[in-house]
Amino acid sequence: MGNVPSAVKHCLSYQQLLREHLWIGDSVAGALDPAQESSQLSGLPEYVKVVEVGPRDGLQNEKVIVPTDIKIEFINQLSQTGLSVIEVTSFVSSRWVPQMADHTEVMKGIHQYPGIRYPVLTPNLQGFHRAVAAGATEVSVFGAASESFSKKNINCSIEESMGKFEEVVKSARHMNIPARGYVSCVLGCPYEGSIPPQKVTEVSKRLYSMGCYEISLGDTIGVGTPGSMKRMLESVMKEIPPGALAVHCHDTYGQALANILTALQGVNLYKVMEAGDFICKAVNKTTNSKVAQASFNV
Ligand SMILES: CC(C)(COP(=O)([O-])OP(=O)([O-])OC[C@H]1O[C@@H](n2cnc3c(N)ncnc32)[C@H](O)[C@@H]1OP(=O)([O-])[O-])[C@@H](O)C(=O)NCCC(=O)NCCSC(=O)C[C@@](C)(O)CC(=O)[O-]
Repeated sequence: MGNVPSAVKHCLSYQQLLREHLWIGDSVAGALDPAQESSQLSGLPEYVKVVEVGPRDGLQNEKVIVPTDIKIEFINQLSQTGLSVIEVTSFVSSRWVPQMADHTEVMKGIHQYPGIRYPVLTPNLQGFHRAVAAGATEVSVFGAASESFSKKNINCSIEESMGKFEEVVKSARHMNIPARGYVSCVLGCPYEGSIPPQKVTEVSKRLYSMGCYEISLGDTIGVGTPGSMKRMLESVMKEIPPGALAVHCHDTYGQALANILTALQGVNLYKVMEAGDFICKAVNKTTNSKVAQASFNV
């Protein structure tokens, strides 16, 4: 599985991934004939939406701040790859995340192609209003299933964050702006360790109930396994329809693809997967900056 990340660069089609990496299916050798292929694919969704998060989640972690014009060119090039959703930037505090300080310039500078959505992160009303003023037409709030992570990431408790998100989602609804909800640490937290699936379900349900059309479940530090992904999804799917769920898997320990496969098989209807850092690496080459991240989001 060691070369999977580079393989993924060329494989945004799940069928192609299965053909080229037989270990994903049951076969261990030889090409798949059509009958075998159809049985390999049974139980998997026919359609997978990729939410590209490289310009935001990838670049927010870069030690060297990528120049605004390169970000804009990166996003414009991503727009020509067939992606339908590209997360562009975050309207957060530049003191907390200096890499996203040029959010307004990036949002205003990109070419918004018809048929492609360009969501941005908005943690509170201040971020939301700035995002809308810059031309954003879709936003995401981002909470956590871990109390400690919530405090470290957005400087408030889970309960306090829900109040801020309610305000954002309510304002978004009045303006016909779709809002998406992230939940971080669904398979583990850097401060608290394991997180009970019930807590993930509780936070996800609150975001869904307040009007987020889709809940993205984030394995923020990549500690998930197919087993923990399955347990967590079983719990969340009792409260939220599978079609409203996404997974966001960091590949810190090489488990992202296996975890995504588990999610795809478990949901077996309609899934979303998120892609990021492997495309972000293409930008690093153009700026000659060092690739600092060991993980990537698929
Ligand atoms: C959430 C805040 C803003 C709260 O920040 P705070 O300091 O608690 O905010 P505050 O309300 O106390 O205000 C303090 C100052 O911040 C300003 N402020 C207040 N709000 C904003 C705003 N929206 N944009 C710009 N400035 C803002 C505000 O105007 C004020 O400025 P001052 O008067 O001192 O000059 C801060 O904690 C923050 O920016 N955190 C960064 C969070 C972040 O971007 N994290 C990374 C993304 S999450 C993620 O990566 C996980 C995900 C989504 O990928 C999924 C996964 O992998 O799990």
